[in-house]
Amino acid sequence: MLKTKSYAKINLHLEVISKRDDGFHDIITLMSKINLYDEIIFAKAEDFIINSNIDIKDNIMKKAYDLVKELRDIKGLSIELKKNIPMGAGLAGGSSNAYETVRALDELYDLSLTKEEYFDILLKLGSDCNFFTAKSAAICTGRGEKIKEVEGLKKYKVLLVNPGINISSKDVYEGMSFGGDYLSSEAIEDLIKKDDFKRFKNNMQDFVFAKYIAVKKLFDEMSALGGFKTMMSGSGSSVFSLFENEEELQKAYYLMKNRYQFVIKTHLI
Ligand SMILES: C[C@@](CO)(OP(=O)(O)O)[C@H](O)COP(=O)(O)OP(=O)(O)OC[C@H]1O[C@@H](n2ccc(N)nc2=O)[C@H](O)[C@@H]1O
Ligand SMILES: Nc1ncnc2c1ncn2[C@@H]1O[C@H](COP(=O)(O)OP(=O)(O)O)[C@@H](O)[C@H]1O
Repeated sequence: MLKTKSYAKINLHLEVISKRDDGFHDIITLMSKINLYDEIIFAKAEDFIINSNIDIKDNIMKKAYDLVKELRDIKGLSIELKKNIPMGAGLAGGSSNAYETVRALDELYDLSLTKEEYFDILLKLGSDCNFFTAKSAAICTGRGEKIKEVEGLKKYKVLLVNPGINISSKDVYEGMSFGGDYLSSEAIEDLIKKDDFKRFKNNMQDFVFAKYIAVKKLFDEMSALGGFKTMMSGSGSSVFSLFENEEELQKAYYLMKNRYQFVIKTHLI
């Protein structure tokens, strides 16, 4: 049996650069895990069985299991999943669950999957999945699968709010505009060293704010709460603010708690 925490991520910076021939987009993003996680218990079993506190159609964990089974001779897997991460929320809960499934199978069945095998399986599962092999934060390029771990990012406090809107990443990639200058990986590393978040941005925001007024409203409300940086995570719909001061975070938390259902105080990992 294996009990794991499947962490969520937020994008502290995200720029879509260009559309590729394979239909995906080249991006550059700085992602960090946050202390919000789904709780999962994995165990070897005769068949594949999944019990979840929320009904999930086409659970990506089954796809992860199938991909490992194509590679190695394994029996079944039982999964008890307690979802705490909102879905379609820009927090990559699905990608994180998929990574944990591959890791659990590797451990439970003693598969000794190579780095390359992990990479290939995770890329088939989604562009964001390989990020979860990182300890805490990474600059991700390509489709998002090429990761460079970064250190020295302060473990800021985070106020995270989800307005309960499920946004498809595909729709955002397809509808948004992009092009022009973007921060290089070196520039991002330099800004992290200087602890300077001013130039970090998410260029998906304009499109999402125009299409989902409720997300724009949430962003405006959060921007007025005293955090030193407010951004939408990924393709939305979650919005977060970063804080240094516990009292200010607490005040902001109570204000938002009265207005939205999913409001949490957390921190960067
Ligand atoms: C936008 C981001 C930013 O971190 O996060 P979320 O908002 O989903 O959390 C990610 O790029 C989401 O990555 P992920 O959710 O793994 O995407 P995938 O499953 O690989 O792809 C879903 C769809 O998004 C589009 N897509 C995704 C990644 C990418 N670099 N270019 C794309 O064009 C494609 O249309 C693809 O069919
Ligand atoms: N285990 C899972 N957890 C979350 N979502 C899942 C899972 N399996 C399949 N999905 C599907 O993937 C979609 C995107 O998932 P998620 O990673 O939570 O969002 P996002 O890509 O916005 O970060 C969900 O809307 C859901 O339909």
